[in-house]
Formats: sequence, C-alpha cells, structure tokens
Amino acid sequence: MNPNLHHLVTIAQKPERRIIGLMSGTSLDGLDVALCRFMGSGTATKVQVEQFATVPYTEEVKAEIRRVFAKSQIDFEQLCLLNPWIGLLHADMVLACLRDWHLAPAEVDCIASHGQTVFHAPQRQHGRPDFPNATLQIGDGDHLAVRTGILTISDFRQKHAAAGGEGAPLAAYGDYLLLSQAGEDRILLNLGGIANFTYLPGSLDTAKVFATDVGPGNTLLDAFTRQFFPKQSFDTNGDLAAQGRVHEALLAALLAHPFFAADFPKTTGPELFSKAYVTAAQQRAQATDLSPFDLLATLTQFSAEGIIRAVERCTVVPTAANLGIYASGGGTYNSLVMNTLRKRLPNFTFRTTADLGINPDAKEAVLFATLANECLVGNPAAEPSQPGSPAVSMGKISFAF
Ligand SMILES: Nc1ncnc2c1ncn2[C@@H]1O[C@H](COP(=O)(O)OP(=O)(O)OP(=O)(O)O)[C@@H](O)[C@H]1O
Ligand SMILES: CC(=O)N[C@H]1[C@@H]2OC[C@@H](O2)[C@@H](O)[C@@H]1O[C@H](C)C(=O)O
Repeated sequence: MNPNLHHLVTIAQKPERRIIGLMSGTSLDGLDVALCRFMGSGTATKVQVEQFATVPYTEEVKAEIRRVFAKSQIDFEQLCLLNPWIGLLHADMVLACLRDWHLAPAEVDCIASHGQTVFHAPQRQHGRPDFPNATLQIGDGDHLAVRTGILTISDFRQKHAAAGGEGAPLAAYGDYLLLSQAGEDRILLNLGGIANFTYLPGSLDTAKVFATDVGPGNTLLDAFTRQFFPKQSFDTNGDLAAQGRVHEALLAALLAHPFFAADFPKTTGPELFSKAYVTAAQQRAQATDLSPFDLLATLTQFSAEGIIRAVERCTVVPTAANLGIYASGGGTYNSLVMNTLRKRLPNFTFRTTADLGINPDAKEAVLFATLANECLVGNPAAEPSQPGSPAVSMGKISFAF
C-alpha cells in the first residue's frame, strides 16, 4: 500500500485528531487559524478549540488578491500565480502559528483549508441556463501540504455544488453537528463580508435545518469606508455610519433586487453586492450626492434590513420565546448593526457563539476543520440530507509526500 494511504487510515482510526481549520473570507482581512481537537464524528462529534489566531493580510497581499477578487474580467496569469502563492502564504502562516504555540507540524494530523474565494457564481446570478452553479476557491492544497509536511484537505465547496448545492453556505453541516440543542430553536447568524444564517430547530428535525446567505454583511461598508477614509479598512464599531442619516429612497432601491425575494436557501457574494451595485441604486434613487456618513448609514441599514427581512420571512422560523440568535463574524463588533437587529427583532434573544463555547471569530475556521473530520471519519450515508445541504463528504486530500 502507498504509505500515504496507510497514514491516512491511521489518522482516521485515531481516537482523537488534531485538525487545523483555515478560513480567509470575503473581507480579505486575514487568515483565521483554529487548532482543534476532535473526538468522534457526525452528531457524536466533540471538538475542543485549543488555539486560535487571525493572521492579518498585509496591504500587499490584499492588493494582489483584489486584482482578481470578484471580477468578471481579470489578468489570467495573475490568477494562475495566486493559486500556489496563496497556498504557500497560508502554509507559512500555519507554520508561524505552530511556532507560537510550541507545536511541531508532526503533532498536527491534518489541515482543513477553505482557500480564498475569488469568484462565486450561482446559476441564479450568472443567468446562463447551460452552466451549473459555480464557485472558485484558490490556494492550492498540495502546496500547503508539501510546505507544512501536514496532510491537507481543501476545496470543500466543489462537492456541494456537484451534488446539487450552490457550493455555500456550508455552515449548516458544522452548525447542525456541533450546535443543535433539543428544545431550543436557534439561528446561527454569521456577519462576515456576506451575511448568512443557519436555522436549527429545537425539534432536531433535519428536514427543517437549512443555511442561507441573506445579503451583504460588511462587504459594502468596508469598500466605501476604504474609499472615503483610506486609512481605515472598516467602519470601527459603526461609528462613521452613526454620524449619518439613512436615505430611505436609496435604501428601497438597494433592497429592490430579486435576490431578496428569492426562496431560501440561496447564495450571493461581492460579485453582485459591489460598489457598482450601489452606484446604480444611487442613480435610480437620485441620491448621487450623499455625504460619506449618510451613504455609510444607509449601507449599514441595508445590511441589517437584509438580515431582518430574511429572519422575518423565513416561514419555518417560529417567533417563539425560546428562539436564540447566536452571532459570529467580524460584524458582531459593529454596534450599529447589532443594535438595529436587537431593536427590530425584539422576540429573539441575541447572544454570540461564545455562549455556545465557540469564539465568534473562530467559528468558520472550526467549521472547515469539522468538515475535514467528517471527510476522514464521517459517514455521509448515515447523515440525513437537509434542504440545500446534500449528505456528502467534502474536500480533496493532498498528501504531504
Ligand atoms: N471593531 C469592528 N467594528 C466594526 N466592524 C468590524 C470590527 N472588526 C471587524 N469588523 C468587520 O468584520 C470584517 C471581518 O469579518 P470576518 O472575518 O467575519 O469576515 P469574512 O470571514 O472575511 O467574511 P465571510 O464570512 O463573508 O467570508 C471586517 O472586514 C469588518 O468589516
Ligand atoms: C462562496 C463563499 O465563499 N461563500 C462564503 C461567503 O462568506 C459568508 C457567506 O458568503 C457563506 O455563504 C460562505 O461562507 C461560509 C463559511 C459558509 O459556507 O457557510
């Protein structure tokens, strides 16, 4: 037998596994690195997050990725070069974390790498009937594996798309396995560049579990903050937006897109919710001369409104008193967004995933570590499919040698 296969079987048969989950999301703020210890699989999964760090991207790294990020027309050579370059960059970031944590690569069983999404094109968005749902994450897994010496599982989204999904959100899998609670209906709300949530019924009825994107989270706020206040990469705490007033006609124009009326589950990205989208809405609403503060106030309300409408529209979500919304992602630090949500959704108790034992900044990295654990030890045939979440193993295995 190829010794690599033997190594793979050995890892899969261990009573406990150390898996490093890696996530670099649409905000391009950095790489989230979560060192997790797993026992069991499926609904018997137990995870302990031993270490967590966000390794920030330098401005140079952000600029290199932005040359292709969410763009329909790009320099193809740049894309080709970025694929291994990001794999090596992430590998070096993992090795630096391991040094900080006083661990040797040999003490880690596996890396679970999401990669960098550079384009997301569900069919609803690309509109070409002969082409399937498509999504592209780069940062090659073989480069990660060879540079670190650690077996790497990567490129999780393709199997989801191949099995009929849109390649996202994958949060439903980890949320269901790790965070469901009998007797409590839960919404796991992720406020990243794009906002998405998972609904977990207290009945544990998997036919009702689903995850969906709901619209922009921070992506537009970040883009316009950078444009108007070049020294800032985001609107800290929502302080800039808090100085402005919401332009109601622009807000209505922003919310007019059919994405908001489409059925759940659905996905989107910065390809749609871009600066060009906002500019076109400003023209329709005759709001082209707004102050930066008023524009940020309106965009912040737009993000909150997309979430509020989705939660309210979601017919399977009861408005019972035992319904908790557990937030995660960088947007939880935006008090303006969070206060708006609390005010407009008074029937819901707001907490963060910290109350469930998972650092809100680490949640997505832990999700990909969980998917890798399932790829190694899980049995997809034993897991029930959920709406939009086919029961499949996800991820591609890269041997280190
Ligand atoms: N103190 C803060 N105040 C306001 N916003 C903040 C703060 N800290 C972080 N953020 C926001 O959170 C973003 C990063 O969030 P996060 O890392 O969850 O996104 P992501 O994982 O890249 O996105 P996605 O989940 O869509 O892939 C920043 O770009 C910023 O907009
Ligand atoms: C294509 C892609 O990278 N989608 C991300 C993005 O960021 C948030 C939202 O849009 C979500 O659908 C997804 O990530 C999370 C981790 C998911 O798949 O659940």
